[in-house]
Amino acid sequence: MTNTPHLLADEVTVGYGRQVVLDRVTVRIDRGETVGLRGPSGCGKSTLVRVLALLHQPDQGRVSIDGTAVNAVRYAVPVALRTRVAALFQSPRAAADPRLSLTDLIAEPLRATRTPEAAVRERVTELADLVGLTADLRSRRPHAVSDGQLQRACLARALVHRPDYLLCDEATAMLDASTQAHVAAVIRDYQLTRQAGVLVISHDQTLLERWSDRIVDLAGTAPART
Ligand SMILES: Nc1ncnc2c1ncn2[C@@H]1O[C@H](COP(=O)(O)OP(=O)(O)OP(=O)(O)O)[C@@H](O)[C@H]1O
Repeated sequence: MTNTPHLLADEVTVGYGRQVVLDRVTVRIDRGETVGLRGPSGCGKSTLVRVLALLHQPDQGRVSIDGTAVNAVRYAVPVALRTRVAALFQSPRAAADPRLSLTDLIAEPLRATRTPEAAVRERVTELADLVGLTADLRSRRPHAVSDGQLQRACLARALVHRPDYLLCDEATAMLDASTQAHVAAVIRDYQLTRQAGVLVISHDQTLLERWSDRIVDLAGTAPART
């Protein structure tokens, strides 16, 4: 498995003020596999997701994608690298800009990378269909849709650049059982089609075991020092 393309957090250390949250943590996600991440509340799971999603620069250690180290100045990661990894978080309300329609929410990352508008429309329609958002729902803003519908838009947005790695941080925790199953099925299909590596965080042990090829325990890897 050593030569399999992978996303790697290598000896990563992150602190907030004087609190060390991750202390030389190493986690590897191979293309095509699903890694479950578990650990008690506050042990740094979401922090690790932000590091792997290239949203938070670690104090020490590094992230690499398929062997390419992310060495960005002030963490302005080049688009070609940044779009290889996407994350889906627990609360779509916190993640979604309330001013945008669901269509624009899904389209935004494409427009940010100057994708021609015709290609943007085509990709948004394809993804909205994939996650089951009707034309009526797509035209609405976040306040006018349910959490499940908004999370499906966030999933479409996460997939818009065809990432090789998808990080799901309690992504189905606040969804009802049928929406949860729908979101999980879309992620699974995407993973199989793309041979994507997936990281799953969940406090639901049954769900974690069902989804994961292997589970990494973060508990105890980071002795919190204050
Ligand atoms: N931006 C921040 N500034 C200061 N402290 C933070 C920040 N983000 C997280 N923390 C702290 O870092 C620790 C780890 O938080 P994190 O959200 O990564 O843990 P977690 O394992 O995902 O928790 P949970 O399972 O409850 O979601 C917590 O003590 C949290 O309060």
